[in-house]
Amino acid sequence: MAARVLGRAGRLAAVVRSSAVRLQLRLHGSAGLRFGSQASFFPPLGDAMLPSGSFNNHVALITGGGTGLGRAMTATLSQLGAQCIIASRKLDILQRTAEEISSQTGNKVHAVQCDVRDPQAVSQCVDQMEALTGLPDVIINNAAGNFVCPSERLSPNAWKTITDIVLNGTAFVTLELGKRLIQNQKGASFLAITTIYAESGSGFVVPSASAKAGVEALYKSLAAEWGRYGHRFNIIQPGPIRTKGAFSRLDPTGAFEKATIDRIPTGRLGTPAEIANLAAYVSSNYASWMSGAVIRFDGGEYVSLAGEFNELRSVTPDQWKILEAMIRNTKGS
Ligand SMILES: CCCCCCCCC/C=C/C=C/C(=O)SCCNC(=O)CCNC(=O)[C@H](O)C(C)(C)COP(=O)(O)OP(=O)(O)OC[C@H]1O[C@@H](n2cnc3c(N)ncnc32)[C@H](O)[C@@H]1OP(=O)(O)O
Ligand SMILES: NC(=O)C1=CN([C@@H]2O[C@H](COP(=O)(O)OP(=O)(O)OC[C@H]3O[C@@H](n4cnc5c(N)ncnc54)[C@H](OP(=O)(O)O)[C@@H]3O)[C@@H](O)[C@H]2O)C=CC1
Repeated sequence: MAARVLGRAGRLAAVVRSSAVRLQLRLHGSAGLRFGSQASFFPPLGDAMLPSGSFNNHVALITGGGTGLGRAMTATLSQLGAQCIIASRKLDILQRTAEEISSQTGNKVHAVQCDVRDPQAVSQCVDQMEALTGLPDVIINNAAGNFVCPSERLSPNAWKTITDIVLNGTAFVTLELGKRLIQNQKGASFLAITTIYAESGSGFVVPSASAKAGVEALYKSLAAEWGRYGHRFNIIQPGPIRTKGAFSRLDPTGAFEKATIDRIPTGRLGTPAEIANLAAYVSSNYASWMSGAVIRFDGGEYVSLAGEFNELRSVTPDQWKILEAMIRNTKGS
């Protein structure tokens, strides 16, 4: 019996060796299992997850709240009872978003123009906020700038622009509000939206990777320092979620979208509503013991990119029979 199996394995191994060049196990080819179909196991839910009224009597500031993920977070917080302030450069877009969300939820959304790169503008934005709503209970640092670019093509101003928006902008908003909240002895939840490559680094988005890593260091440090003032600091690292702002600057032709989805174990992109639910939970009193947390929310993309052998997902069951036979057939080292 053993001899028969070994003989068969030997023949299979010979087949593999003789056609190695042609077959090459097609690790990157179309012969492997296609990814994407598993998305049906992981349907996104769109409804607000927390009980209605979870943010009654809460004020929330969301930077970059006029578009994309910031807009979705604003819509969810507003639906759950928060009075929201959205702040960014383009007042017309902010006002349109504010009106649309207010009319749907019945809760006031205020639009405040602010370029987070300018500390004076940030200070004036907080003045305006104090007059409109008082200091916030929830701060979401979501505003960002990014584009793909080989690093050797980056000008000093390109570097400065991204790092100013992402790292300095987050620091200016956080420090201005933190100081005023401390003075008023008011607690708050601070949340920063970073990326999975803040941890790993990534070529072609180096200013963004560097600045987001800085944001993570800032938030982890303040979680330790400002707990005594009633402040919590947490971080969400989203994986790919389609927004015009991100995809138009990171994959302008759409050429990389399929490969991106193929490497995500849950077989799909995330949705704005999903991250909005997570941001709402982290910012809510249900998460009052959560501080200093870094939450990766990426459908499994990070671990999928990290594991050296994960490409073996492309090996078919028939190919596994051959591989296993070859491995079992090996004698000695
Ligand atoms: C493989 C792809 C898969 C699909 C996607 C998967 C995504 C998963 C991970 C995603 C992470 C996402 C992270 C994000 O942060 S997305 C958020 C994106 N949103 C935005 O960027 C919105 C705001 N952006 C902007 O306003 C602009 O794009 C801006 C350039 C960031 C800022 O605008 P502004 O202040 O008006 O700056 P400019 O004056 O236009 O430019 C300043 C300097 O930067 C140079 N520059 C601008 N664009 C480029 C470019 N594309 N390449 C190189 N250099 C650029 C510009 O030339 C200026 O420099 P100077 O000429 O030396 O003065
Ligand atoms: N979508 C994705 O796949 C991922 C997104 N992220 C992160 O999620 C967050 C939201 O991104 P997303 O919604 O996709 O993209 P958007 O481009 O829609 O959002 C970015 C927002 O930042 C605002 N903004 C940019 N520059 C400034 C500035 N100088 N001052 C104030 N506001 C500014 C923009 O408004 P305005 O132009 O009016 O200033 C815009 O509303 C970002 O932090 C991004 O890094 C992270 C990983 C993946």
